[in-house]
Amino acid sequence: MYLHGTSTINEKGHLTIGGCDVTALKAEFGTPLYIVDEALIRERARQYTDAFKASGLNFQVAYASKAFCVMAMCCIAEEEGLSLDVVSDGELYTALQAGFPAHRIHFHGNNKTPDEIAMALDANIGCFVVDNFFELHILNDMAKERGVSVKILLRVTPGVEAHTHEYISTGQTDSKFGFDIGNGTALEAIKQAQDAEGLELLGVHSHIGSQIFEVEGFQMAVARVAAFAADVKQQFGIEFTVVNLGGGFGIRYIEGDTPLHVSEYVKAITDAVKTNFSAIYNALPEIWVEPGRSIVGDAGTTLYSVGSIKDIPGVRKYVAVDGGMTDNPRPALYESQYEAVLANRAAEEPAEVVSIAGKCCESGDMLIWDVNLPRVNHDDLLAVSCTGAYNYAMASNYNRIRKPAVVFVKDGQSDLVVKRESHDNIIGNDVIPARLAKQEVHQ
Ligand SMILES: Cc1ncc(COP(=O)(O)O)c(C=O)c1O
Ligand SMILES: N[C@@H](CCCC[NH3+])C(=O)O
Repeated sequence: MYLHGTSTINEKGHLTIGGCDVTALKAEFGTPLYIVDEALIRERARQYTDAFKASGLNFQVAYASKAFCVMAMCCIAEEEGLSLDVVSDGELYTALQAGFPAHRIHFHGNNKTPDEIAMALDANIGCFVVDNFFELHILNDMAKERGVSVKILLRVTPGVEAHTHEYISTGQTDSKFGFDIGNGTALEAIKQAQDAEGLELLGVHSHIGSQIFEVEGFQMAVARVAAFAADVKQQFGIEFTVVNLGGGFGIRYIEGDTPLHVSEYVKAITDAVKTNFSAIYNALPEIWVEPGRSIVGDAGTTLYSVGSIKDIPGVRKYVAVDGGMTDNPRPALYESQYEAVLANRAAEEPAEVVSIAGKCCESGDMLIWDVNLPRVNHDDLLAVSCTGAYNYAMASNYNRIRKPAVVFVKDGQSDLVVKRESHDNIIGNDVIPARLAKQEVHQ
């Protein structure tokens, strides 16, 4: 069994995380439950900042909050000195309500609405990552109306296809994101940004995909961006002060996944920046990155209770848990694979191969196909690891299933950071028009 972060097995054979016995967490908070190893998040954040400090370059590490955006997480990002990347008014609102400093917030997205832009301008956020001409124009108009100058990066697509799932790779030419370098669109965007009175162009942004295990894609992206920077300098006489190389650094979900240490990704990027940009610039640009998954992914564990078990002799044994695709849609969306342990008998040897089913009315609601576990019984606890990124963030209420609670654990202490949804939360926004209302509903 793979134990990482602060996870251990105690003398009772129970899985513990952050010094907390998960059976006690189940008793206090119920299941399904997202358990977050706070120390591991902080360690990952520091791995980034330490690696950048070692590079000698000026930098910002912006946590990509889309991976897991709740107020307590914004507080941790703030305490660790990270900046924050948001992609919607909801993420922006969460960050601002958590007291995250607005000047360290970067606003992303390929279709920011005028309302979202207005909200971000009102909050005086640090930077917009402009994705397309429509946004460039409305942002400029809105900035001029307010008499302000807005700092921007232009998102460019460098033409790099990272080796990852098609739906999570973004740096190639055929992408809904950004201005293409290859076909001249990015150069045109620079021209328009330079002419825009309400905008202050800091530089460019490139993001090549997610869950990437090699450095070559990042090195290639740096080289393409640098070649583009050289063209920009030649044509417009400007040097970027900021180059943002996005996120996408991979993590270990299952045996056989081979991510690099955070410091290796950072070193590859900063070395490539030094090599490519020292040839064209007098001063090296400030380097920003936007890790999401690699900050929170392996810090998350989802705890489930086992319910029904269906054995089809000679075919398969289905073990159903009290959650599923509503709290973790990634297996259904990307065929993502996960590991699991029987958390209340974590020291026992595996005795059978079972498949873990969710409780939704969908045959595709399977969390894990074929996992080796001790003999599983009703009411056992199953812990699925590495669910910190894009799980709570992508959770849904399909089948009107309530979203689980989230608890941070550290040094034997457990703190509820998101309450389990109530039945009233589920119907909270429903309205019965008067013509449909039964008399008694109004009484
Ligand atoms: C622009 C941008 N930045 C950062 C991220 C974070 O990626 P990851 O969670 O893989 O680090 C993403 C998601 O892929 C993204 O689209
Ligand atoms: N949501 C995806 C990653 C998308 C990253 C955002 N651009 C995942 O779960 O892996």
